[in-house]
Amino acid sequence: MPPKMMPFEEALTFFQTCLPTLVEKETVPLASALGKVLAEDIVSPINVPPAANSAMDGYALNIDQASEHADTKQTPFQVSQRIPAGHAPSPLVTGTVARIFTGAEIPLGANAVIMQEEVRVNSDDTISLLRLPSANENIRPKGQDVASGQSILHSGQHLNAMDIGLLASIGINRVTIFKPLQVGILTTGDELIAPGTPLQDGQIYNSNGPMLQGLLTQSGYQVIDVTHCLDDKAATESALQNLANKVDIILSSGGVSVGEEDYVKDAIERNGTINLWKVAMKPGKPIVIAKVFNTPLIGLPGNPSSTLVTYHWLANAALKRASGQAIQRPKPIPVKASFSRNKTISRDEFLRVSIQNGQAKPHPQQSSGALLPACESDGYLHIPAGFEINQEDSYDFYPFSTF
Ligand SMILES: Nc1nc2c(c(=O)[nH]1)N[C@H]1C(S)=C(S)[C@@H](COP(=O)(O)OP(=O)(O)OC[C@H]3O[C@@H](n4cnc5c(N)ncnc54)[C@H](O)[C@@H]3O)O[C@H]1N2
Ligand code: MOO
Repeated sequence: MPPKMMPFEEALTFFQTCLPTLVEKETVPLASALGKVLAEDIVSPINVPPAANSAMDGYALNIDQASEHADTKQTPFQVSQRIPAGHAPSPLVTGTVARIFTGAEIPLGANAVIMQEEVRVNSDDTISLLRLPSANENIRPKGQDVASGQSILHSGQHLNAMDIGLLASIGINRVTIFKPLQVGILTTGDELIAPGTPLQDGQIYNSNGPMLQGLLTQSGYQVIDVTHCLDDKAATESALQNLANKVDIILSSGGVSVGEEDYVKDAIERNGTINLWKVAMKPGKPIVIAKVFNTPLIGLPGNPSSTLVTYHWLANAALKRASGQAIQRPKPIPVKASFSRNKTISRDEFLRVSIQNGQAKPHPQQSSGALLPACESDGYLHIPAGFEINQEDSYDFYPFSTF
């Protein structure tokens, strides 16, 4: 009797939790941390900015002192100091103003900055205010961006260029990250040849190998080896053993269904353990998570769209966990369906759809063997098992860019 398929949501939780972190931490210069997974929580040791500063080129003044004059427009104020950015100011001399530039520290005793466009410079180098600024106008307070003691970044998050800038702004030049997860890819099948070679009868090009390499690289993983092996018991075992010696985790495509030619599953059964096989999802039912030659393995089905969908939805979650990343389910966008279907199926379905006039329109070709439909679509419309599709009802849409 075939094994029961695990419901999709249960399988997702399993993939999110079944692996430990497989990578070590290291401390690297800030510039090398781009795209890596942060391995420490970051609490700012300083205020950013460290002191109140001017948002404009103009004049710093004390509005309480300035407003004592009946007509500020006519009152000349002495300019008692000049404060460029990067130079420490002296306390403001009572009754005067200070020439100040954008980013320069506000002198003690000043409580507003007036833009230079709003003053008149008199012939004796005094200035008159064309209007009285309000309290704290054009002053960027100390800690406006980041407060000392504030928690700003968390272990498990991918560092993007903004995060690198933020770390630099609090004075950090070295940061502890997880070393990139090292992945080995195994594609299987007698029918497959590498692109660049003429096709013989019965052959097709190996598209999953390059696609998986691309998906892994885009996610920041290090692809150490891409191996192809023929449908042969000994070749499959030796390819798996060879990869297991080199990498943190193996990602395979094909050979996990029920046929006599499905050698990956057999090799695992002889040299390891299968933790999960078969998930109630369409496409992508036969997917394996296992340990072989003491190395974790995720075995994706060979049909290219099944490979893509199972990578995005399940392998991705396990790889994130193994690489030290915090796991969040991709965020759905509710979108109305452009069509109805009163048939229900017993698997969660991931239709490749495009968004047209605000509605999700399924690609007419949903075969798991076809990849062009995914390239021509915007993302997935998730139809849970047992659901009909009613035109005008909203379903969860996940753009490909969220994976
Ligand atoms: N009797 C049954 N047959 C099948 C079942 C089943 O439950 N009972 N499940 C079907 C489903 S669903 C899928 S998905 C596939 C999965 O099969 P495998 O993972 O074992 O993959 P293969 O048989 O090796 O290949 C399937 C298909 O994909 C093509 N392929 C494989 N690798 C690549 C590659 N690297 N690049 C491009 N194309 C690839 C291969 O030529 C086959 O056409 O099993 C069904 N059968
Ligand atoms: O699950 Mo298979 O991926 O339907 O073709």
